[in-house]
Amino acid sequence: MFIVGLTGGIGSGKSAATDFFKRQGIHIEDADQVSRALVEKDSPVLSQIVEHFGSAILNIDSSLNRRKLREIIFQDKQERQWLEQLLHPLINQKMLDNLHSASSPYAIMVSPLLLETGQQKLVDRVLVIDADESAQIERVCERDHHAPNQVKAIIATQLPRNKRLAMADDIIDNSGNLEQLYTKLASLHQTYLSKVKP
Ligand SMILES: CC(C)(COP(=O)(O)OP(=O)(O)OC[C@H]1O[C@@H](n2cnc3c(N)ncnc32)[C@H](O)[C@@H]1O)[C@@H](O)C(=O)NCCC(=O)NCCS
Ligand SMILES: Nc1ncnc2c1ncn2[C@@H]1O[C@H](COP(=O)(O)OP(=O)(O)OP(=O)(O)O)[C@@H](O)[C@H]1O
Repeated sequence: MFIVGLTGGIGSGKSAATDFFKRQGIHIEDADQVSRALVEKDSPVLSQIVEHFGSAILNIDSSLNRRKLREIIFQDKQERQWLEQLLHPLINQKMLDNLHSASSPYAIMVSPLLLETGQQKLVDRVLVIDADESAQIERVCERDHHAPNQVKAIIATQLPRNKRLAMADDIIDNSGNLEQLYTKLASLHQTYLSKVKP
């Protein structure tokens, strides 16, 4: 299976791009979604998180309080590393398992940390969705109602934009509107299809 690794900083437009490929029938493995499923209520992984951070990390219904965990890990590098060493191997394993059942002409592995964590070794080609920092902050604040400083703190833990772009095989500039994004992706989709044709 030909696998495209799709990445980009927070709020760059990974999900918007993913929606386009999904509509073309392309199999998607999304690290953020797999990560969420791993820590769902009553899961063994959530128990390990509670053991480490204490039960104050849970909501009243015993689900993970994501906001609280986010506030902790983006201001404490050690805590972030603890969480990542627990989750990242499990996320990778789950995505690879799921990809075995993929039947589309090619598949896409979406991950915000594809280049930070060595996941690019698992893919044939790296696609970066690119937006500048002011667009990232504006779009995430509007979507999630985060404070701009929280988004800046997250951006600071991710690869700098120039390094990410230097590691890309394909770059899609997402500084325009969604219509413009989809037009660019339609042409890239044709390129990928031509690569996998026998
Ligand atoms: C801290 C958590 C609970 C916050 O949850 P929340 O619902 O607010 O955000 P969500 O999971 O949708 O992530 C949103 C974006 O934050 C950024 N982000 C998330 N985790 C990380 C991280 N460890 N390092 C850098 N950026 C990150 C990414 O751009 C991601 O797309 C969650 O992000 C998490 O469990 N992170 C650790 C797991 C991880 O590294 N995930 C990244 C995918 S492999
Ligand atoms: N070209 C665009 N024009 C206007 N809004 C956009 C554009 N691209 C994305 N958005 C919006 O910006 C927000 C962030 O985009 P999206 O959720 O796709 O980013 P992401 O990279 O998946 O973010 P995260 O890293 O947080 O998962 C969303 O609300 C999305 O609808």
